[in-house]
Amino acid sequence: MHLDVDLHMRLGSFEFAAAFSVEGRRTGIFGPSGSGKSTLVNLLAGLLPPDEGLIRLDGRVLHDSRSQISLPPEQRRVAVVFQHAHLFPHLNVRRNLLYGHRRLPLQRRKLALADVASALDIEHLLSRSVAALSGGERQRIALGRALLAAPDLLILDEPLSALDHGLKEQIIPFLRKTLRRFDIPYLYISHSLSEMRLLTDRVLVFKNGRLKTTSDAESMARERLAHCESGYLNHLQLGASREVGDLLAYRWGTTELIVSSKESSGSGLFGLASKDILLFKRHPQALSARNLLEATLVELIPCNGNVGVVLDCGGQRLVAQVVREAAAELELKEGGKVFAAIKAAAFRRLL
Ligand SMILES: Nc1ncnc2c1ncn2[C@@H]1O[C@H](COP(=O)(O)OP(=O)(O)OP(=O)(O)O)[C@@H](O)[C@H]1O
Repeated sequence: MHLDVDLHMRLGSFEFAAAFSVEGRRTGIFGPSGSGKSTLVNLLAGLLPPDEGLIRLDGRVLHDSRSQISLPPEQRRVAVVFQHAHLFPHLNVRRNLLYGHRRLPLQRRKLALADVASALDIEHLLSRSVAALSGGERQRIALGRALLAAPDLLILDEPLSALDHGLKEQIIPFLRKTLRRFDIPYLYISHSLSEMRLLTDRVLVFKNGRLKTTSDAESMARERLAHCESGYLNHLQLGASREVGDLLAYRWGTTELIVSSKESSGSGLFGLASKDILLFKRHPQALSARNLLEATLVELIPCNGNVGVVLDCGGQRLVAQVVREAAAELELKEGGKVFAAIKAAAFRRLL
């Protein structure tokens, strides 16, 4: 996907002005409330006419003020999933899903209803009325409807922000799996850094209606170490597990990690907070933590009163965090060796 944008729009006292080009299939649009994220979505989808500007998607002009071209939303091949599902109340689930699909010329009907319904686990809902659905089900149907419309660009505008925390955790795996499987390029709009890390590669950061910077969610999470109480959440993709007494052992690079069996067995993405990693200068002789890793210190990230410590553990990266005084006592320096201790209970399954 290649998107060129050069837009100017005034809404009351708010001014949106951004010029950028993005390439790639998983792009995040990040920014605080009021930074202009939804304004950008509405401009791209053709729901709001800019005062002036250009939008080009894969070389196709969607809007060009100079040539007075402005394609209506239904001709843009841009589908949006909003925070609230906006399903058609008079149509059942199946007809909602097929709404855009049925309006496509035959050669553009790339996906089949059965495949999308199966990927989103909504097959059992097809003949239901949309009035009788939960919030998570409604969002999955909105996503299915957008995918079946076979857009050149899918925009996900804070699709999870109306859901409670438990539901978010359930729906993120669906989103990841489905977006990967159907491989439609997307813009993911959110002010959740954790969603950005799970769902995007590049991130455009907006502030006050302007593009402030382009980054990636991983770097942004590390930069947050300085400001965020909870520090940095390491993401560890772990493969098959085996039982070791009451615990689970996972292969991780050249080493093995012992994880509490409270977490279900099998492969998955696990979170490990930087502050849950204890560092030692020398091998501790007796230790209650189930994991002791020998690591090389790769980078020190100074933060407010703390130091972020990037470790290489047999080719795998981990970010730990210690207070500044401890960093001095441990004589931490780049290239040095340290031991990292982690309790089995510190790992939390994310996906
Ligand atoms: N029709 C309008 N008239 C006047 N001001 C508007 C209008 N629409 C949006 N705004 C203002 O434009 C600014 C950007 O709004 P926008 O909805 O794009 O922000 P956002 O980044 O999506 O925020 P959030 O994360 O809260 O959804 C806000 O200050 C908003 O109040």
